Amino acid sequence: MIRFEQVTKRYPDGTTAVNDLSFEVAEGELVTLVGPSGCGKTTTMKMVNRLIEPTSGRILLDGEDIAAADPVRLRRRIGYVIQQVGLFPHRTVLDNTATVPRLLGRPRKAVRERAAELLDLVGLDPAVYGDRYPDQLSGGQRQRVGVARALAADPPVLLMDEPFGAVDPVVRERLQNEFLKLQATLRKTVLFVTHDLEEAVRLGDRIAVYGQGTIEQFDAPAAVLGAPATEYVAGFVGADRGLKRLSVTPVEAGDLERPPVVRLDDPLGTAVRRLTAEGARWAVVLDDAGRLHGWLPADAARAGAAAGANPSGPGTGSAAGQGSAARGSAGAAGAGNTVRHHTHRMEAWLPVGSSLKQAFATMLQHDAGWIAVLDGDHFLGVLTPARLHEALRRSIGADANALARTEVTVETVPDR
Ligand SMILES: Nc1ncnc2c1ncn2[C@@H]1O[C@H](COP(=O)(O)OP(=O)(O)OP(=O)(O)O)[C@@H](O)[C@H]1O
Repeated sequence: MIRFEQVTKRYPDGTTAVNDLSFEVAEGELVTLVGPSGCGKTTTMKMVNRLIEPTSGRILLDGEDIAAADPVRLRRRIGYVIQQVGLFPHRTVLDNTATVPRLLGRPRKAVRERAAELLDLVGLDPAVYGDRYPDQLSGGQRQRVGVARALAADPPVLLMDEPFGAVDPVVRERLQNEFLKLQATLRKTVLFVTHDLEEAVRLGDRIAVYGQGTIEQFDAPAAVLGAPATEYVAGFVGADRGLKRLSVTPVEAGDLERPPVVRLDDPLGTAVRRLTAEGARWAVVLDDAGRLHGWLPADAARAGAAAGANPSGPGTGSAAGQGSAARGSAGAAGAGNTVRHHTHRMEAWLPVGSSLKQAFATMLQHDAGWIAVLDGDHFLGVLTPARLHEALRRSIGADANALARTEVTVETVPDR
C-alpha cells in the first residue's frame, strides 16, 4: 500500500535525514517507526503526504508514484495526527472534527452526524464534549479529538507522529488501547512514529527500528525484541529492557541494608552508643511491637544526649535527606531524653514485594536518600539507591541468563 523505493532526503544544509530507504507497509497494517531523536522518523512520515519532498527515490501509494499526485488531493487520502494536535481554538470540538469533510463540501447535516459518531468512537460523548472548545478539554481528550478529526474523511492511510507523546503514561496507555481497538475494526494503513519502544511494540504489526537515517531492522515486535538484527538494535532494545525491568522486579528482603535499630523508649545514650559502634549517621526507630515509627539522626541524638536531661529540642539532622517533621517534642526535663523525643517521622516506606519502579518513585517523591521496607507492620530494612541499582543489575542478569537457557537445546540419547 505504501512503498518506499531507495528514498533519500538531504536538506539544503547538507543533513542527510533519510538515506536510501526501502520498505513496504501492507494494506491495513500498522507499522511503527521507532528510534532516537533526529534519526529521520518525521522526515520519513512527512514525505508520504508531501510536506517534504524526497531528494531521490520514489514513494508509491497503492502503486502510484505520489510525486505525480496533486498534493491537496493526496492529503485527503491521508489522515494526519500530530502531538500538538493543532485543533482550532475558536471552533467547537464537533466543528473541529468536521473540518475536512466540510472542506470537501459534504452536506452539513451528514458531516455533523459523522463527526458525532467519530467522537463517540474515540470515547468522547458528543452530547457532553461536542460543544466544548479545545481549551475546555484535558490533554488526552484533545488527542482523541485529533484522532477523530484525522478519521473524519475516512482516509485509507493514517500518519501518526507521536500522537500520544504529550500525555501522562496512564492516559497514554488508555489511548493506545483504545486506538488498538479502533484499528482492529477500521484496519487503516498506519505509519506511527514514536521514540518509545514499548509503544512501538504494543501497537505495531511490524516495527521499523531506525539508526541514523536508515532502518536497522524491519520486523515483527517479537523478532525485534528476541532477535535483534544488529548490535545497534540490541543496544536500543537492551537499554529499554533495563528500564522495563524496574517495573517487574520486586524489592526483596535480601536487597536491603540493615541500619542500627533503636526503640522509642531507649535512652538517648544507648542510641548514641549503638550509632557510634556501627559508624552510622542515623538509626531506624521502632515501637515496642516492632513497627516502624521513624528515624533518628546521629547528630540530633548526640546533641540531645549532650544536653543531658534538658534537651534543646528535636534535631534537624538531614543525614538521609528525609526532611520530614520531627514527631516528638522535648518533654519534661528528665523524661525527655529518650529516642522518642528526637525521632523524625518516616514518610518514605514501601511494602516488601513492591516494584523497584515504585521504590524509585517513592524516593523521588519524598526526596529521600533511602526508604524503609516493611512486611505488614514489621520493619525489614532499608533500600538505598545503591541497593536499588544492584537489585536492578541482578534482575537484568537473571533475565539474560533465562534467555540464554531457552536458546540451548539439550539432546538426550535414549538408554538402549
Ligand atoms: N528543515 C530541516 N533542515 C535541516 N535539517 C533538518 C530539517 N528538518 C530535520 N532536519 C534534520 O534531519 C534529521 C532528521 O530529523 P527528523 O525530524 O526526521 O528526526 P526524528 O527522528 O523525527 O526526530 P524526533 O524524534 O526528534 O522528532 C535531524 O538531524 C534533523 O536535525
